[in-house]
Amino acid sequence: MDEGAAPYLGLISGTSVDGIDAALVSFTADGPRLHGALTHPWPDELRERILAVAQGEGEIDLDAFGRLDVAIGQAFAQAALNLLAQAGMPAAAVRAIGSHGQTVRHRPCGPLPFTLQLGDAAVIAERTGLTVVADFRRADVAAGGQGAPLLPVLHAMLLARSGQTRAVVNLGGIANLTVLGADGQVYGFDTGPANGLLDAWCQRQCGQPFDRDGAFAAAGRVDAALLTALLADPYFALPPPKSTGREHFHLQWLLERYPGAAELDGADVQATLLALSVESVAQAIERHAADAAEVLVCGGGVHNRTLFARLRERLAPRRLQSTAACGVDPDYLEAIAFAWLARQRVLGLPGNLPAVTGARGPRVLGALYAAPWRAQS
Ligand SMILES: Nc1ncnc2c1ncn2[C@@H]1O[C@H](COP(=O)(O)OP(=O)(O)OP(=O)(O)O)[C@@H](O)[C@H]1O
Ligand SMILES: CC(=O)N[C@H]1[C@@H]2OC[C@@H](O2)[C@@H](O)[C@@H]1O[C@H](C)C(=O)O
Repeated sequence: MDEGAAPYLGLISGTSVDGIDAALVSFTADGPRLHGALTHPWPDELRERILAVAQGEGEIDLDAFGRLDVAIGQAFAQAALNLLAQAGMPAAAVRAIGSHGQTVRHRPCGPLPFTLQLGDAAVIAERTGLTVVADFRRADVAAGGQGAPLLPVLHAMLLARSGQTRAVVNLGGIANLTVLGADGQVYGFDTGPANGLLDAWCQRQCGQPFDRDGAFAAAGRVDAALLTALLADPYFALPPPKSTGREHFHLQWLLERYPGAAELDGADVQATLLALSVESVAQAIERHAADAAEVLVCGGGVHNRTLFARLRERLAPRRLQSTAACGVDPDYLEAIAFAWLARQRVLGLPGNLPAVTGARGPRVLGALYAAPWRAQS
């Protein structure tokens, strides 16, 4: 197989747990070529189990943990098979799958740091017949890094412009910032919550999994005392490298930091959570990308009109636009990245940026699960 052009299939479910993103990509001299992409929805019951585990609600026993790993692996395999069918591409044409899996715990600091992504890669290999690369974050954590964010290297490949500092913001469940320096330097970190808390509050108040177009937030007013209390969380002032997740920013966090939140008007809380996302991202840009005239946004938050408009207003006169304006689909950047990271692993090349994650050095990321019956090329 021609390594240069062979397609890779990237899979990820992010911290929003809104679905499994899948992208089929080949990496040519002219950049990535997307052959197809889709989002495979989670069955409701499985999504609820993932959210409960990821937010640290109660204990999970080893049997339930093992079953969850396999159930997530099966759903990931189905996402890959659906994409191959949609793209009309035989599995044999694909060099490997890069499966991020589902993060259920991320504790990269402390004496025994770890990060945990579920989705049994052996199940994905067995069901697709393909080589699978998985477990992309642990080598970086073992090397003293955060294991996240891993996307900045791809942002640099796709969105850097020489002589110009650009900021790239992923508005996922968690938001992360990448700074593409005018001098070619790349760094980045997680700024804090983006959609995760918005989704959770909307689910609690309206029974809807997300605030479509940000309409609920737009109906409320920002509560200044609540916003101040939330922004006082020490995470926001920590210097990079840093990364976070649902185990930190969840509904209980909101109610613990400001017990009175439960008595406020529901739409006002939603407006304040949206302002928290805007403010934490904007302050991160002001501190770490002060000379960026352009901010490119990707992730599902691009579709939240209120969030996008408020961020644009807050960051003016900087130009804020979706990565779509640069020809990069904001919904599939992460899946494309894990296809690229799988390729790095297959070629034996490093995938992390130590300047971002804080690892001791470049590391080859991911573990290889060989294709069950196809001879390896
Ligand atoms: N039309 C819309 N209106 C409002 N919000 C939307 C809309 N479409 C998507 N979103 C938001 O985007 C979220 C999904 O974003 P995305 O897929 O980028 O997150 P993720 O990849 O799971 O997170 P992360 O990048 O932190 O891992 C949804 O949970 C929802 O909050
Ligand atoms: C541990 C983990 O899953 N982190 C995610 C999460 O979602 C956004 C942000 O926090 C980022 O650090 C990361 O995802 C992307 C894919 C990354 O590694 O760049």
